[in-house]
Amino acid sequence: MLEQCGVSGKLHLVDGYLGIIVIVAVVALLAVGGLFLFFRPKGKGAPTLEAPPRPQAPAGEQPQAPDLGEQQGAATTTLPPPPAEELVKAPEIEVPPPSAGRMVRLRSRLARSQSALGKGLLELLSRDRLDDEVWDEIEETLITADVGVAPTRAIVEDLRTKVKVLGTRTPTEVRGMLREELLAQIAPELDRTIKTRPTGERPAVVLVVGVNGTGKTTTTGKLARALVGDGNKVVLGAADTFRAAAADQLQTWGDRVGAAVVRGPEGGDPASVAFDAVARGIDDKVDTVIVDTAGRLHTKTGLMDELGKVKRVIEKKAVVDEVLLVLDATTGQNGMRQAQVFAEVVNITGIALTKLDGTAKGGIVISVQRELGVPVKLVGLGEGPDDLAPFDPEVFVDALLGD
Ligand SMILES: Nc1nc2c(ncn2[C@@H]2O[C@H](COP(=O)(O)OP(=O)(O)OP(=O)(O)O)[C@@H](O)[C@H]2O)c(=O)[nH]1
Repeated sequence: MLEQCGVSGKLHLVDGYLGIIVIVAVVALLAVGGLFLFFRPKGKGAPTLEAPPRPQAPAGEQPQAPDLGEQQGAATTTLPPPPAEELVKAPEIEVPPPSAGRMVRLRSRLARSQSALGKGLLELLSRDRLDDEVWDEIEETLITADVGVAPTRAIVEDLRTKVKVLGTRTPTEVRGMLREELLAQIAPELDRTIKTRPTGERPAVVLVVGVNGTGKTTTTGKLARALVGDGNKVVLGAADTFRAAAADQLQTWGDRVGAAVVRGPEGGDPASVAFDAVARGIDDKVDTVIVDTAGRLHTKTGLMDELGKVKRVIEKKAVVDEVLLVLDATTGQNGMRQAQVFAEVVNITGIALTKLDGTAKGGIVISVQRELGVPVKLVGLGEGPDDLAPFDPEVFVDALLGD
């Protein structure tokens, strides 16, 4: 019995050891498995909920507005829903499209200039015999399209020489010759960048000037949209204190894209509003301050002096980087006289040529640059909020000549 007890006692002891060995083995296996899972190399396509790191823009550069194609191709990641508060207070601020490539999109708006100027010249130059009568017609076509007398003479002279050299002309050669000539007259080498980037802590300041009804306020609003679309922060100055509606109009433009609008009392001092707008821009650390001024007749000396004062007062606070003269393309040679007087009072650095849509007088681009020695930087091609485009000479000439 005792012996039996001894044997069974030994058996229990062996069972006990076996049990411990099995437990140790299982624990060891689990530990090795855990270590393997922890240190296993991550595969290429390992799914992750982390957003990829944002590329850092080099110092001083603004991050580019994302390109739509890039957005469409991006992998979808489910983000946690925004807090309920944000959902309720969703801002009604529009995100305008970037400015690049706008002229290509709007080129069909040059249809009237295209048939009057481009196609007219192509047809005349393609004739078998180019006698004096045809050259007179070519001259007339250019003058009617507002190219201006001096540039017209230069173009006709150049074309006569080129035709002599060419002799018989194929349609492709005629087109090439005309394209080259028009482009040369538009001077594609001119610097057309609008200075809207801040310098250190100081925002760029753009002053918008011109006679009544040329489209100053509209152009100021459209430019602000384009800049916001390109990723900039903008403040608008409503220095047109004569017309309350102008400040309201600008306020609407600003509100749509989330740009602050600085305005003053009706009939107040426009220079003081301009000064306050620039001060606000500096405080808010924005990229650009655009100051809209009242429309003024170039013949009214008092008003022109006031414009000079607006610029001088801004200069107490910051540099005026850009003075844009807004010209209505449909006003022709009268617009040219206005431009000259404005240029004497404030140093114009660029021209915004509005209402180029629906006019046959596209040649004004050539004459206004020639007369003022200042490049056309922006063109207005419609009444829509995004119908303002950076001027691109090649796209312009190609639109005139057709494809
Ligand atoms: N078709 C067309 N119309 C334009 C363009 N730019 C401006 N306009 C229109 O021109 C009209 C006058 O524009 P405003 O911006 O009020 O002109 P303004 O120069 O500020 O006028 P004042 O404040 O009176 O001096 C408006 O009806 C605009 O919609 C353009 O590029 N094309």
